Amino acid sequence: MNGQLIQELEALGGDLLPASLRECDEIVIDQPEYHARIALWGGHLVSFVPTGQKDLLFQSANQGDQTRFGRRHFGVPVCWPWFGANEKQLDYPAHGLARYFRWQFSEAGRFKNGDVKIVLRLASEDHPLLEEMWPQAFELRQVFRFTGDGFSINFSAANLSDKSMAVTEALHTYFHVGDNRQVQVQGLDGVSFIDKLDNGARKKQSGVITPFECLDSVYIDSPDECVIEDVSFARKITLRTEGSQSTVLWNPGPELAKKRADMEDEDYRHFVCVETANALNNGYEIASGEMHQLRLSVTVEALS
Ligand SMILES: O=P(O)(O)OC[C@H]1O[C@@H](O)[C@H](O)[C@@H](O)[C@@H]1O
Repeated sequence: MNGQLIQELEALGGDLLPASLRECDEIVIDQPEYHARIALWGGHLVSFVPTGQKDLLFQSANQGDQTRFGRRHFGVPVCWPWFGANEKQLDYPAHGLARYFRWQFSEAGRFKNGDVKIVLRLASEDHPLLEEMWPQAFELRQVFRFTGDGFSINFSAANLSDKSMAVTEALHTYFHVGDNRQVQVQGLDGVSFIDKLDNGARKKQSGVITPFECLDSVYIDSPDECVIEDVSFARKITLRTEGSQSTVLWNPGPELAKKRADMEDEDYRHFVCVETANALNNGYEIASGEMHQLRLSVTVEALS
């Protein structure tokens, strides 16, 4: 790891935890207002703890399977360049490739207003297996920004190949909640969704979503803002997005949670996935030489 980069990280109150997840380093940022961790494995935000609060992001105590395509993806895994199953290659892993490879730590610094900034990068040329599984050349970047009351992620994908690239994607955020039965999602009233647990039936949302249990729904052409109210942790989490046309709500519920090898049986009670996505009908193409950005900003406040 580049010494200059480590010095820049240390100047931000940061550190590198060597080989802490899947034999990859983790970046840790300690500030008076928050503590954040980013794993280079999958390039994902693992944890964001505003001082005096519970982590905003969920992690399981289960270590999961340690093979490359084994599961260990909580926090904010990146699903790219496909969301869900790969329709052409059924033996490929679900939710794309970005979450299964080591990303490069490329920048540590501050934005003009003083917020901490961390940049990671993943290019197809970094790993021969990536080039083999997705022959179109690409470069991904994630710019993380941290503040006392939340974080934002600017995920960008550049198509470096000479043909247009068909993409579906998600920032698959696992929000940590006290009890999923006491969670309500607002902001999707009147939006059409595909209910993956009902053979892909197309439905229309009426009112808020509660309780948040045993759900697998892709909201199509969804609005840029939604709110998670978590009564058990007495907090309200607001998501604002750009470049995202779908919102995916997922919670495995008790039966599926028991079957999964990457989580404890009771974990489903303590997370809700509200995903910033372009999925199913909202898939799109990135023209040759062009780039697409997906932005998520998350803020937390006390529930009054
Ligand atoms: O287990 P994975 O691959 O991380 O996916 C978890 C869930 O992610 C959701 O986004 C999908 O809609 C679900 O169908 C899927 O089960």
